[in-house]
Amino acid sequence: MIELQGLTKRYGDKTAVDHLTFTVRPGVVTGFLGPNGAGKSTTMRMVLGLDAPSSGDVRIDGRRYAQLSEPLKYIGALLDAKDVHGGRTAYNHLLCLAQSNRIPRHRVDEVLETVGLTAVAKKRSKGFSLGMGQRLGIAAALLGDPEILMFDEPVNGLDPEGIHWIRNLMKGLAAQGRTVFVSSHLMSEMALTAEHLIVIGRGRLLADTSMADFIQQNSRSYVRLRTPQPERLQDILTAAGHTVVSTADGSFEIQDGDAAELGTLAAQHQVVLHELSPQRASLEEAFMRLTAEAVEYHAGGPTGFGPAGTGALPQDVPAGQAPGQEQAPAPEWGAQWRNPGSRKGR
Ligand SMILES: Nc1ncnc2c1ncn2[C@@H]1O[C@H](COP(=O)(O)OP(=O)(O)OP(=O)(O)O)[C@@H](O)[C@H]1O
Repeated sequence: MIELQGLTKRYGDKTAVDHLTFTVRPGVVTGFLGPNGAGKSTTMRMVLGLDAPSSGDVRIDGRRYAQLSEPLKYIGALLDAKDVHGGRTAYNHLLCLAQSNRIPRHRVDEVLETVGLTAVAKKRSKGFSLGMGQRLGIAAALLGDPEILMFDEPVNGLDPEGIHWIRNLMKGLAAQGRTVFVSSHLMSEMALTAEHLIVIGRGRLLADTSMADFIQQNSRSYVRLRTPQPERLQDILTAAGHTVVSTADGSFEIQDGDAAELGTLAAQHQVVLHELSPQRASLEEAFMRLTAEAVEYHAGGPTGFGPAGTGALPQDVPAGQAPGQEQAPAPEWGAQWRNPGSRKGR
């Protein structure tokens, strides 16, 4: 379990992390979401004692990171995959880490196998691709067989196979009862992976919620209607008891009807429809709406989302991304952890 209490980090007059209080619990993947510059990496660095808080506190199973002897046995983290000595082989990189935490040498072979790097174990990591570097960083995080794992933007720059592998890795670790805390700036990615969400913006907590609740509250479904006879259609819909929302582009949004019923109603009254389409607001849109005030860097030009807080957002897209929809089986990694006898006592 990771517990933050009023955690704050200031750099001069810039407050990167602002009184964050939340708990990351075991047994689920907790997504840590926020736009660029929200303070995710700074928070994670404070969890690991790499940055000192300006105020507040963060505990790992009740203790500060500095109080953990052999910390890799309690918490493993991937913060920056490039943060390795490029001149060392993958094997030696892991061996150095293992020795500094009194982790037996055979774990190096095990984690290399787990992440699929056995064949390149004796190669210097400076020649590794981004994906191989991520895998090496994950191997380091897994080395001490820790109960708590933290990954900062682990899918950045990975190909689809690598992304799929990391998703399943995180879910599998959580299913074993571990605490898995993963940052991302993509809601769509978290919707496929996380069961719980912590959302921050400008260093502040914006949401601490289950993914199921977030989806229920934010996956707005409605039917979009477009007609050259708007007044007539509006009267018909209102007379039929529907609430009609007119949008800026001249279409109608009906939240309390289904497409077949609305199409039939229009046909019965001989109203021409140019569009009749079921819509679902995407989770990405809900996330952007939530963090709109807190986005530090906006895209310019016509495709930007407009000034913070205006709610001027890109067009809805079908969500279709709820958790549990990914059908692929978990890969055969980390089989040794599924055997309770192989877990170390703490
Ligand atoms: N060492 C530092 N000195 C000054 N400002 C910093 C420092 N580290 C981070 N910041 C600032 O703190 C804020 C939070 O940065 P942080 O990297 O934690 O955000 P993030 O959510 O991880 O962003 P991203 O998704 O872009 O990685 C940013 O405005 C950043 O510029």
